[in-house]
Amino acid sequence: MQKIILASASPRRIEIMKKHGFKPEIVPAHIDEVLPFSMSSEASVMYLALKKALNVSLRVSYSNSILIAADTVVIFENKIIGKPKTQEEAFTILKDMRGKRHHVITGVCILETYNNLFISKTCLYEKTAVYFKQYSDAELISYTKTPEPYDKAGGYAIQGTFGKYVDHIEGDYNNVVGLPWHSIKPFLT
Ligand SMILES: Cc1cn([C@H]2C[C@H](O)[C@@H](COP(=O)(O)OP(=O)(O)OP(=O)(O)O)O2)c(=O)[nH]c1=O
Repeated sequence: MQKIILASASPRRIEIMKKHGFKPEIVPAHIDEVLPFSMSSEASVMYLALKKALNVSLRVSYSNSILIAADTVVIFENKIIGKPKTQEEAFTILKDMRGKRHHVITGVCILETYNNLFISKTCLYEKTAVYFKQYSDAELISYTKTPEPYDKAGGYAIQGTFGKYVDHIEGDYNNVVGLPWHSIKPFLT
């Protein structure tokens, strides 16, 4: 059985792997999430996932292993929405997205060892449409006072208390949480 290495500090990605019966070794990547030039959102999440994967591949040495890295962004009205840094920023993002559709795109890169070297197995992305309900400014003020929005792309967690404001989604739920399980599962054996 191949060893699985998850190049991530995201508790959500770790949880998704565990709930599907995998016990990965966790080795967080240390990269700056800066793009070298302007590129599409789909290319940017795969680029950053590859950057995370390569960063970790230089720090682990195993034969017979698979290394997974991912990057998630929210796209709203053709703009990339990152992680909010302030309460004001989180409030503005979620107020703008109220009652509307946005997309969550997660890029994944999977490397595997060949003669003790990591080579690329696949890079892919998955896109999920998320439709928000209406919610009041007062509800947003109280939500943005909690820690939940601040380490999440788009400033919310579908799996957290903000889940009640999600009307419906089109696509893979786990993709929104940070790992498109249906797409990556075939590459893990
Ligand atoms: C939209 C959304 C995002 N997120 C999270 C998934 C990702 O962890 C995070 C996006 O940030 P990322 O930069 O993709 O990942 P990360 O910094 O958390 O972890 P690492 O780089 O070490 O793998 O937002 C949710 O948990 N729920 C949601 O509903």
